[in-house]
Amino acid sequence: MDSETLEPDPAAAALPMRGEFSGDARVRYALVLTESELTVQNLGTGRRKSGAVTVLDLQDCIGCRAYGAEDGAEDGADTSAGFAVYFYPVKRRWAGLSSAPGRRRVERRFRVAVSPDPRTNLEEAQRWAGAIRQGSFRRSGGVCAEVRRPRRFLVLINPQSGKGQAQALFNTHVQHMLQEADITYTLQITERQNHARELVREADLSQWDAVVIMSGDGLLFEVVNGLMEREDWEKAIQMPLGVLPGGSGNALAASIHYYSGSQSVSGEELLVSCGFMLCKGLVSHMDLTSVCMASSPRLFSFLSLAWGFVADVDIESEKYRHVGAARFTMGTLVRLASLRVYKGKLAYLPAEESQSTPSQAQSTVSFTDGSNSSSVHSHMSRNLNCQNHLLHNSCNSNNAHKPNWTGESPVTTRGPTDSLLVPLDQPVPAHWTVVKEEDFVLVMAVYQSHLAEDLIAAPASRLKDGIIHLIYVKAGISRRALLRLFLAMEKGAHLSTNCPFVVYVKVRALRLEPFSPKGTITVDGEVVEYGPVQAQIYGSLARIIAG
Ligand SMILES: Nc1ncnc2c1ncn2[C@@H]1O[C@H](COP(=O)(O)OP(=O)(O)OP(=O)(O)O)[C@@H](O)[C@H]1O
Repeated sequence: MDSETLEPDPAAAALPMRGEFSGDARVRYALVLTESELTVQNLGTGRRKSGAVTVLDLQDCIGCRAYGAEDGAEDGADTSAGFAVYFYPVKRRWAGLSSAPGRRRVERRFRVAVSPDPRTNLEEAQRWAGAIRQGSFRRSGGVCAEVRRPRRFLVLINPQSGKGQAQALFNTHVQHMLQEADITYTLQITERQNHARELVREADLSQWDAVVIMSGDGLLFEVVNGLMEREDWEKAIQMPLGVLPGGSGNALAASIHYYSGSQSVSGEELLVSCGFMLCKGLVSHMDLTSVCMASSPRLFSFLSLAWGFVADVDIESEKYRHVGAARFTMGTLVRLASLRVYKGKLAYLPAEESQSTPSQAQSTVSFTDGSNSSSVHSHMSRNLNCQNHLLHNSCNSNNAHKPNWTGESPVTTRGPTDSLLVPLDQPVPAHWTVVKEEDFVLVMAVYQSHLAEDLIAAPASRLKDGIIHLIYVKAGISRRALLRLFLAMEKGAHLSTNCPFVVYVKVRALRLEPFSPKGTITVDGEVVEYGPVQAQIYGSLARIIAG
């Protein structure tokens, strides 16, 4: 991993730095660089005085580049050098009567002419550029566990995601940001489903510092599972991941933006925000959930497991993909008109319960194939990740939708042993809670805040809280109340509406057994095998670039 940028830069040691430079139209500027800010005082042009002071926060800076004499200058005519600084502060942009906050690009250029020698000028420009970069790397706090600045990215773009504009959006909004942040990248446009999954499963990952997806959540789901299918999964899943919203849901991108404490944005504003976080390169841990079905290989999920109303809307609204994020609103209205009840059995291990019975319930990582044999639990043979246990009463033969994620590819499922789960054909452990109702409108288990750009399903969720936020709605709720619930969810207020049909519990593991022979279950928005399913969360198993 590249840690070059963490080494102290000797040039940055002597802060504050002060200097006088010229800018555009011969305006002179006095600069003061401290650990946290670049203060720019406009000195005017000599004839016209000015005293205007601008303070630029280095937290908003993604890069600084030194350069020699301007292109096109005649040999020897211009001995000056310069440096360009790139900031993305949050500003409001007025559109009609409303204003939307978002990060806006601000580029400042300063010319250095301290000597007739071009080399001396360039060295001075480099000294300033190095010091500004160093300042911009410093930890900005928040959710981030550590400061790193990946330099070489693998960027995967799904050209089919969202409205089919992911590649164009990358070119117009992200490419220049990566250049400004001095990040190089290998671009791979995916050609088909599972392309990204196979690529990361086979690739030599040491050539990159991060794997970034420009797509919806589906492509990241491929990447996470591709990494977990590797023999070296334990190391591979430590690869920092990055998300750039290019799909229609973009739930993880919206969650990461939300955790940064910034005001809610969508569309291109969200893309610039995520691009900014990517350039800052702050890496945090992220929970993953292991999902076991009756006959498909185990999957790893970073976002959600859904059944009932939400899963149906997600899949049925695929046909409105051309309208982007509005597809979920359209899907919700259509499904409300034909609201139905989903019958099944739900059981879970409450989060507090799992803490009080550590011997059985710790979600620590133990290894099925690694050298850490001492941590392989004695009950591993009984568990064996549950994925190989076929159920006699499995109802997966009659799927309403063809699952995208079945056992088609002959890969070995790897990863930690699911120590909280027992095989699907055995009853759940006695200390689990079995929900007495068996008629539901929806069941969703979410481990990040957002289900889509404008749906805050679990406002209390955090990247690495180690918690599955289980929300279910019991049958009997009226259409109107359900609509109110979804409208409240846009602000994350649905859990405080005191609706008697809504239940919210924090859990570490769960099992769902639908009774009906047909239906849809989604994991991270992808259709998986329909039938009994169970899941357990692993705190901080993956890593993600967040802000
Ligand atoms: N080149 C491709 N052609 C067709 N499908 C692809 C391609 N690349 C990836 N896929 C698949 O497309 C599906 C949808 O992708 P993705 O989730 O990224 O976009 P989306 O559905 O628009 O966004 P969201 O999941 O946020 O709603 C995923 O199942 C992914 O595996």
